[in-house]
Amino acid sequence: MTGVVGTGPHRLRVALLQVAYGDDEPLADRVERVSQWIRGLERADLVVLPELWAHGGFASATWETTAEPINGPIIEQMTAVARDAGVWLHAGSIIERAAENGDQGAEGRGLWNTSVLLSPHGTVHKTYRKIHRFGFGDGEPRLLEAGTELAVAELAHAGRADRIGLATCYDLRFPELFRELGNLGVDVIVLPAAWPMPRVEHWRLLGRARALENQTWVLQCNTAGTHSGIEMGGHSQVVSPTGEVVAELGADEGVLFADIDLSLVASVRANFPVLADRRM
Ligand SMILES: NC(=O)CCC(=O)C(=O)O
Repeated sequence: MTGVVGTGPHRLRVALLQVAYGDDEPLADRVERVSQWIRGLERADLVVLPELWAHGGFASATWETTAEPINGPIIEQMTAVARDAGVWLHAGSIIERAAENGDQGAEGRGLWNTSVLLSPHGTVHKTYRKIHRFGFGDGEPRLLEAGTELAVAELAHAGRADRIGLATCYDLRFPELFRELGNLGVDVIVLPAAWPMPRVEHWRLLGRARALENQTWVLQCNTAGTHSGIEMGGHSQVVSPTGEVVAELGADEGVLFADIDLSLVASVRANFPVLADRRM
């Protein structure tokens, strides 16, 4: 499905890859499959992948063994893909392993759920370590460190530098993080996820709420398929600064293209200046 919004002069063509996977596909095969998929895509300025699409969003039993540093094989391969395709590539997230003599984090685990934005020049442009860990005492909070820093990237495109805020999956439930990103002047928030089917209506609703209340574009890229016994929800969506879903997918694997008009952010804020009325 494709959504085209606005006639303003500053369009960004985005492609969200809703990757489906099960338990049988080896990590390296999936990385290769997704690489070929991106290489074969029609033109896009920004390609987005889901959370932990290579490691498995709920495959926590293997995270410790499959974790890689940012300069490990997955991001190395994705960097080459971004460069060859000449696109900005939000490579979703990986289980990041700390460098051997590097900071191991406050709890000493040395593992994070880290999103990585790659430039068309084949460089790591920005990383974001997921702040809110999902699992209620198990999974992420048991195994991973919590990120501590917000991440805003400048994405140079068509003579402009757009401000992109990064957030990951469960972060969507914490509006204060999105408000902080809004305060930092972001035009677009990119959110990769591994969000299960039973709560997919939360996913759709919260994405619209975060876009509407902060008057930003929100790009939500979810996972499909069933892995580790959990059915993923799909329904990746592109939401406008007025909270409208301009493009969405169903439950299956697919690619979602949208031409988003970034000049809409300023015009929506000027025409309905609700953010100027904040009291706290
Ligand atoms: N991977 C996640 O962060 C899952 C979040 C989730 O399932 C929820 O918030 O519900």
